[in-house]
Amino acid sequence: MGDRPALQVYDTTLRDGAQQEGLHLTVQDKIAIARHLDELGVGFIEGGWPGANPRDTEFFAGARDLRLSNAVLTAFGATRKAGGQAHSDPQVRALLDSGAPAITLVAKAHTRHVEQALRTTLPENLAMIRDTVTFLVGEGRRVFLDAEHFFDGYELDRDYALEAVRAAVESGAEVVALCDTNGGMLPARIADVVDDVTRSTGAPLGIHCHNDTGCAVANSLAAVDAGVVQVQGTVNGYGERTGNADLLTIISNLQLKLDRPVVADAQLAAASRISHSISEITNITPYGRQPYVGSSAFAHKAGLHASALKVDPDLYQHADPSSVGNRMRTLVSDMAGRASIELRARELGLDLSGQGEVQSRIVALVKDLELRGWTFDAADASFELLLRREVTGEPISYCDVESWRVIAEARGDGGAVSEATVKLRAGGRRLVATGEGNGPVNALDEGLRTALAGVYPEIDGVELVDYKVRILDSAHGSDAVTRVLIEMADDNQSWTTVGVAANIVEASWMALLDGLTYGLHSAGIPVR
Ligand SMILES: CC(=O)SCCNC(=O)CCNC(=O)[C@H](O)C(C)(C)COP(=O)(O)OP(=O)(O)OC[C@H]1O[C@@H](n2cnc3c(N)ncnc32)[C@H](O)[C@@H]1OP(=O)(O)O
Ligand SMILES: CC(=O)C(=O)O
Repeated sequence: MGDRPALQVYDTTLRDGAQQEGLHLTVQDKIAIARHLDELGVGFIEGGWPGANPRDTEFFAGARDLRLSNAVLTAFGATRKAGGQAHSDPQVRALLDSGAPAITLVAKAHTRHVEQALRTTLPENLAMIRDTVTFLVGEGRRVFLDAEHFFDGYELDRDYALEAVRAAVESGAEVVALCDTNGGMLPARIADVVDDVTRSTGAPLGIHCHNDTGCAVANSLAAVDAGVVQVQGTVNGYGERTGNADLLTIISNLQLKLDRPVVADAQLAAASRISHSISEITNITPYGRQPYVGSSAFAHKAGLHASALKVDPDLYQHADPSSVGNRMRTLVSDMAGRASIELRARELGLDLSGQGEVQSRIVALVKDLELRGWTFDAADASFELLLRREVTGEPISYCDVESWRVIAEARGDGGAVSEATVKLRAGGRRLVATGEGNGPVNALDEGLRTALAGVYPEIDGVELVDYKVRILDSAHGSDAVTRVLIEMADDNQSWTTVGVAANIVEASWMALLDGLTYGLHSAGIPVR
């Protein structure tokens, strides 16, 4: 570690992350995300571009009341216009008026961009950098410079790219972040260029990478290795096109692999929760295979893996999941062995150690059912019901089903509705209920709930969240079958169940019944 400079972590989720297709943040969303980022312990939060749109201007006004514990709020904007003056440039004034203590200016370091996009001369672009940095520093702000298209510009005209860096630093910029704006770089070249720029200019450098080659995190780490003092990125890798470097992966790698701690251990342990909380705000489904914090990041499906994990989790895991607030999960499928069953059972609070016969029976049952279309790694709740039934010899059952029936009716107005009748016994009573819905599954769900609610009113707290159908090819000469996966949720959790049958409605019924059964069981409702 020696005399290495401290590494600044700079988050641009609220600015570059918000440039992602389909991502839209309100002012309140941005405030909520800023709080999460501060909790994560990043050094800088780039809040947006004040003056570019009313929302970002409003964000900075609202952010004055944000009591950040760790981070410095940063406003993003461009250098003054060509031919103008920094102090009278409305865009530069908006940066000052934002009240942000730090300002990041985007500037051109690429000759073609200067001449064709800015439509100005190479010396004027350098003057735009100098004037704007000098003015903002004179106004008491910390200034960073994002050198846009730096790496492409360096390949085209190295001397000019270096001049742009020098212009910024000599005028008082604290850090010049080299941007791989088009995201086309690979790690080895990033390292060479960072090394050359450092030696040639002596400037404190940062790195800002996009993921168009799938190398944004690797490129960022290569730059850190080559000596940058600031690393930029976004939570969950949000950003323009294929996204920015995922800051959560970068922080985890720095901390756990490279002995460069940049946040406190407790802050890193909040990473998974913060990633998911921010996904809730952005309304973008979390990416299960996201390194470190994804739900699959420490999920193990292969039986051989489970047999080693049972002895020591380190044998098949590169890091301790708890260090990033994640957890190990054992998946059960036709790739499972006895160890997988034992581990999954342990996760569910059942001790099957030393019960090889029970484990083998469950393995055989799972493999047989999966051959016939079931898929238990996608249907955690159906597996748990099967496991408990096999271990105790008794199924978990809240009712005895007498019969169910569904009819579909086309109406004169062109619409179609379904009606279901469900008959069952529960709590010593015979319950008969009907349900109406816009389709047979919806109607069955209504009928089953209404009937069960007569004895288990708690069922109202369980809702059907998602329904997926897949027609499976015929296997082993049998007819094609339908697999239905149903996701349900209550206030505390969500779970998935599976049903498989030749008839789509029957498959749906199986998954529905399992889903409601699991909901009651996991809420601790006793059989009445
Ligand atoms: C690489 C990046 O991601 S940088 C961040 C990019 N983010 C965004 O663009 C989102 C916010 N942007 C906006 O809301 C708008 O583009 C605004 C408000 C900034 C500007 O809007 P407009 O005034 O309508 O200009 P327009 O978007 O068409 O073009 C950008 C202008 O900035 C100029 N410009 C581009 N980069 C710079 C720079 N580094 N310094 C000074 N001016 C610049 C362009 O030459 C162009 O000037 P012109 O108006 O004289 O043609
Ligand atoms: C500044 C910036 O976002 C980029 O060059 O990618």
